Amino acid sequence: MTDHDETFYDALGGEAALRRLIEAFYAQVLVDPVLEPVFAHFTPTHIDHVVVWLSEVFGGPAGYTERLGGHQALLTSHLDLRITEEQRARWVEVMLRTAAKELPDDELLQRRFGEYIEWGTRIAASVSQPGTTLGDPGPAPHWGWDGLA
Ligand code: HEM
Repeated sequence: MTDHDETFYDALGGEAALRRLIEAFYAQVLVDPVLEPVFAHFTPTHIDHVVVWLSEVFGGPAGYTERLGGHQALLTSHLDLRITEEQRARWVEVMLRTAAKELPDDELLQRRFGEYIEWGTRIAASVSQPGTTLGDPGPAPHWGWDGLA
């Protein structure tokens, strides 16, 4: 049983667990017939950056805001990708299947993680449609035991 008094980030297993998750996730994405074409320009740095982003969202170090351009840069990465609902749903499916294996077997932790993934992928898909202009999205979101903080 996971200690729910810990921060969500610590309960997930911190950066090491998020790295295992994201490495296992992209190993599947890059050979997935629905997702592989979307990630044609994938580089290993992508994995580092997703780990830094997720760490910040879940209450770990604020590295994305401090070093990688913050929320605005994260959204900008998805501009014009034209993510379809099929691609978004597949991304969610692969991520949740991988999280069930790689993250602690704790019902609330898995549920809250899944809610973030559902929420975050809807935003990514939405801003990826043609013609999107980003305003100021505000600070990076924080997600924990109670969902969006
Ligand atoms: C919670 C949801 C998501 C998170 C946290 C996330 C996170 C990120 C991050 C941190 C980057 C920047 C990587 C870098 O700097 O190299 C990125 C880029 C990218 N994301 Fe996402 N993403 C999400 C959803 C999606 C979805 C649903 C898709 C497509 C099905 C997608 C496709 C891409 C692609 C193709 C890039 C690379 C763009 C480029 O070539 O520069 N993302 N994402």
